[in-house]
Amino acid sequence: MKQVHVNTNDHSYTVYLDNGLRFETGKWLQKCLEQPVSSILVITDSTVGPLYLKDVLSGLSGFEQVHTVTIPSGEQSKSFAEYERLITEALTCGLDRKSVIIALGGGVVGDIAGFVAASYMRGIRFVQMPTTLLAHDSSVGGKVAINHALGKNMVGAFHQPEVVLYDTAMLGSLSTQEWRSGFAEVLKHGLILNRPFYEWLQTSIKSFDSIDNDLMAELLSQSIAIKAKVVSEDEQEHGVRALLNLGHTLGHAIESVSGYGRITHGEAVVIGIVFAMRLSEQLYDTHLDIPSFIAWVKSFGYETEIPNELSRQELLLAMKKDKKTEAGMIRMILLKEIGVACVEKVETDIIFSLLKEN
Ligand SMILES: NC(=O)c1ccc[n+]([C@@H]2O[C@H](COP(=O)([O-])OP(=O)(O)OC[C@H]3O[C@@H](n4cnc5c(N)ncnc54)[C@H](O)[C@@H]3O)[C@@H](O)[C@H]2O)c1
Ligand SMILES: O=C(O)C(=O)C[C@@H](O)[C@H](O)[C@H](O)COP(=O)(O)O
Ligand SMILES: [Zn+2]
Repeated sequence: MKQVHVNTNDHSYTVYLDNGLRFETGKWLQKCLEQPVSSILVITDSTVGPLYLKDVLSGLSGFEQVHTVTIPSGEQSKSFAEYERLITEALTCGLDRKSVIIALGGGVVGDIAGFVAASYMRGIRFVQMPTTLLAHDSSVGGKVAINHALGKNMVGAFHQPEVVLYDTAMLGSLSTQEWRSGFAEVLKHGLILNRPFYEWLQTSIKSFDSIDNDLMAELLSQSIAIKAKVVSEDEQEHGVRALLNLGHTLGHAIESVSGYGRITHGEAVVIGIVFAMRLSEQLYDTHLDIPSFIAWVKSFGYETEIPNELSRQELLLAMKKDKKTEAGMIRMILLKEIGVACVEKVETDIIFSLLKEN
């Protein structure tokens, strides 16, 4: 079993990674939760539920009050309507301040279930049980949110989980598209802060099919360790945490302008990373070897250019609404070199010109 610790001002917790953890969910709750648990609400989605909910419930047989609720799978569920439905469900089930919410799913379930936990009765405990590769990122760090038509993750909170139980065996049922989406956040972690990890990925990961158990455990623990270190230093994004947003200023704009769920989060982020690399080369005296990055990511099936049909004007407006924007100035995450990222205020004209060229 691999473990990564996260230490925030709010509290410290551990990410446990192993095959088969879902069958022992109750044991891990007993071990990791300090206060007694009055009841549990497991929130999952319509794809993950039929695959894994039964196993998780078998592991929770020691708890008397266990409720479940399922949301439709996909990005569209990070909505006000689903949020209200989940709050109603929590009230109907009689959840109180000693209750615990379990988020069993990918980043969508983790983000909305976490936001329900953050806001229900002004905040109750929750546990992340990630089921996608992408969720190695989303389950750690406490950013929880839902989307607004005008912008991604616009309504949310910082609310840390009590523990992250990552049963890596569940990754076995992911589609290639979901591997691709998740791998974007893995390579992002290397690009911003850890060149050796990035180079290790380039030499070790030739295709998603070729990732065996050991390689997966190594990849996940290293990538989570990068995220955990950043979050431990800067829980609420006053400084270094913003670097985790590489590729997201444009990526989020692509997701909202194209309509949530049409392009996966990670696929949009990779297009955003290529854009940020081009901007970095334009603004700094740096050579990032963008053609070889593009060739590498294309070998996994990523698109690297902004879809033609997306209006550049609409993308620019969406980028301006990004949470990093200050006094109307877009703040981009750029690369000084591989493994060295920074935050830069960039003139709107420069961004718009590059959007029109690409
Ligand atoms: N909070 C954060 O720090 C953070 C970080 C990164 C991304 N995110 C958010 O995460 C979301 C994307 O997460 P995601 O990529 O996990 O998407 P997702 O939760 O929609 O999962 C992707 C698809 O895979 C299915 N699925 C999940 N687990 C499966 C499994 N084990 N086997 C088969 N199918 C499975 C889901 O039902 C869904 O259809 C976005 O909303 C993004 O904004 C949040
Ligand atoms: O944890 C963070 O901080 C991140 O930026 C991680 C991102 O991968 C993630 O997509 C996050 O939800 C983006 O946050 P936002 O504040 O830009 O909405
Ligand atoms: Zn992301």
